[in-house]
Parts: sequence; C-alpha cells; structure tokens
Amino acid sequence: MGMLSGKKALIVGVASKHSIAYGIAESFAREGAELAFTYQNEKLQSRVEKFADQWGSKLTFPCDVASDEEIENVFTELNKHWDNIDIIIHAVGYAPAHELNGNYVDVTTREGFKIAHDISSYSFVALAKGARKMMHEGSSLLTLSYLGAERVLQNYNVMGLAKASLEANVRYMAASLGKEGIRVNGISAGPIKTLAASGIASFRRMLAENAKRAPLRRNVTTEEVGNAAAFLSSDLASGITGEIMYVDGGFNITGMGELEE
Ligand SMILES: NC(=O)c1ccc[n+]([C@@H]2O[C@H](COP(=O)([O-])OP(=O)(O)OC[C@H]3O[C@@H](n4cnc5c(N)ncnc54)[C@H](O)[C@@H]3O)[C@@H](O)[C@H]2O)c1
Ligand SMILES: Cc1c(CN(C)C(=O)CCc2cnc3c(c2)CCC(=O)N3)oc2ccccc12
Repeated sequence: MGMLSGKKALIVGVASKHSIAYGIAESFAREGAELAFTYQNEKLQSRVEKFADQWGSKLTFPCDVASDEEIENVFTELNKHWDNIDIIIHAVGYAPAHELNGNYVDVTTREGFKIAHDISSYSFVALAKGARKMMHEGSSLLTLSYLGAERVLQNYNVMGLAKASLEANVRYMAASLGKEGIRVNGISAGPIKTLAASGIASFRRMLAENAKRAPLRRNVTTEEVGNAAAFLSSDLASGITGEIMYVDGGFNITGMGELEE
C-alpha cells in the first residue's frame, strides 16, 4: 500500500522527462496515486499523452494557464471522470527569456513583469478557483518555488519577484482554505537541468557552484523533489500547511562554501 493509494492527483507542468512535474508523477505513481495531467499546448499533447499512458492514465487536458476558459474547461472535463480531487501539483513558471539575462533594472519591462506574475503566481490560485467545487476535506495543493524568491541570484531577476508572490500566495491560500481542511504548501527546489533551465546564461556554472557549496555536496534530482512532494501531498503531512519546504541539499542554510576542503 503506497503513501498515496486511493488519491486522485492533477499534475500541471509536465513538458519533458526532465521536468520536475515528471519526477513528481513518477513518485506519485509509485505511491499508488491515480493521475491526470494538463499540457500547455498541442505541441506537448502527444508527449504528455505518452507519459500519462506509462502511468496508466488516460486523463490529459490542454491548459494554457493564461486562459481562465482553459482552466475552467480542465475541471469541467475532469469532473466527468472524478467526483472530487485530492491533490493538485502546480509546476509552472515562466517569464519572457529576455527578462532573465542581464542587469535587473535594465532588462525588466512592464509586460515581462506582468507575464511572469500571471503565469508563475496567479495561475496557482486560478487552479484553486477552478478546482474549488472538486476539492474537499483533506485535499492538498503544492507548488514549486526557488531560493530567488528570498535572495538575489544573478539573472533570476523578475522571476524572483514572481516566486516571492507565489510564496505569499501559498500562505494566503492556506489561510483561505484551511477551515475546509484543504492544505496548501510549496517546495523550494535547488537548481535542476530542465527545459526551463535551458538557455539560461551560466546555468552550468550555477549547478556546479551549488553542488560545491551545498552541505550534501551535490545537486538535487527531480526524483528527490518528487518524493518530498509525495510526502507533503499525503496524509502523513496532515498537520502541514502554508509551508515552503527546501529540497536543495541544504544550500539555503549556507552563507559561503568551505574556504578550503
Ligand atoms: N529547474 C529548476 O532549477 C527549478 C528550481 C526550482 C523551482 N523550479 C520551478 O519548478 C517548476 C517546473 O519547472 P521545471 O524546472 O520542471 O521546468 P519545465 O520546463 O520542465 O516545466 C515548466 C512547465 O511550465 C509550463 N508552462 C509554462 N508556461 C505555461 C503556460 N502559460 N501554461 C501552462 N503551462 C505553462 C511548461 O509547459 C512546462 O511544463 C517551475 O515553477 C519552476 O520555476 C525549477
Ligand atoms: C536556477 C535558475 C532557473 C531555473 N528556475 C529556478 C526557474 O524557476 C525557471 C524559471 C524560468 C522562467 N521562464 C523562462 C525560463 C526559466 C527559461 C526559458 C524562458 O523563456 N523563460 O532559471 C534561472 C534563470 C536565471 C538564473 C538562474 C535560474
């Protein structure tokens, strides 16, 4: 019997086998959850359908989180298969690429700021609004954040502000839904080589620096994030809400790497 047996989970954000959402789906399937997925657009449809099939799921729906109509349609369709929903995973983040490379004041724009906050933060509460009628006592929502929400990481720029907004979103949603027994949490993951990380200037250097300085002396994997997500989404975490859990090899507790090994 797995940690998530009998649980119905909707996973938003699978784009490739390197996705954090993919790692989460792997852990969830292993722990016995029944899975449903959304994909951002037709380009990702066949890939996500193939992934869903390997986890025994036929439930996949298109959803660009910029569209209230597409979000609403996900839950209308999902409700034809499931009476209610136990778990929602929000693994979506985006800012226009030009915002994430260069001096924050120089590269940040009003349009880029709006898009980053809409797609990376508003979309989390938008999913909760869409799922409102299907959630129940014991339901759990989980999102993915990054250290850039609280500290300055070179080039992360407006995504740091969007993640700060997302982390406040976790707390306000937890307070808003707590009386109904619905929990809302986040995982602040260390850097991982995914599609969202590709094309980022000096990402490789950042990964190496993280592995050097983190107490565990290595980077984390999507499997490790998946396992922490399974715990936080399970009844074993029934007392935890409004919390952001670091899964980063301990990097966030350090001020400076060991000056000599
Ligand atoms: N990779 C890292 O280093 C890292 C570290 C900490 C947190 N995160 C966060 O983890 C989450 C997942 O990112 P990832 O690293 O797995 O990369 P990824 O590229 O695999 O996943 C990002 C997902 O966001 C989706 N997305 C983007 N815009 C969308 C839109 N308008 N509508 C619907 N979906 C949209 C993409 O389709 C993709 O599935 C993001 O929130 C990211 O900020 C990533
Ligand atoms: C770590 C790290 C990441 C990974 N991470 C934590 C993220 O949250 C990914 C954020 C992200 C959001 N939007 C886009 C992209 C990445 C690249 C492709 C694109 O067009 N838009 O992204 C960085 C960007 C700059 C500096 C560090 C990082």
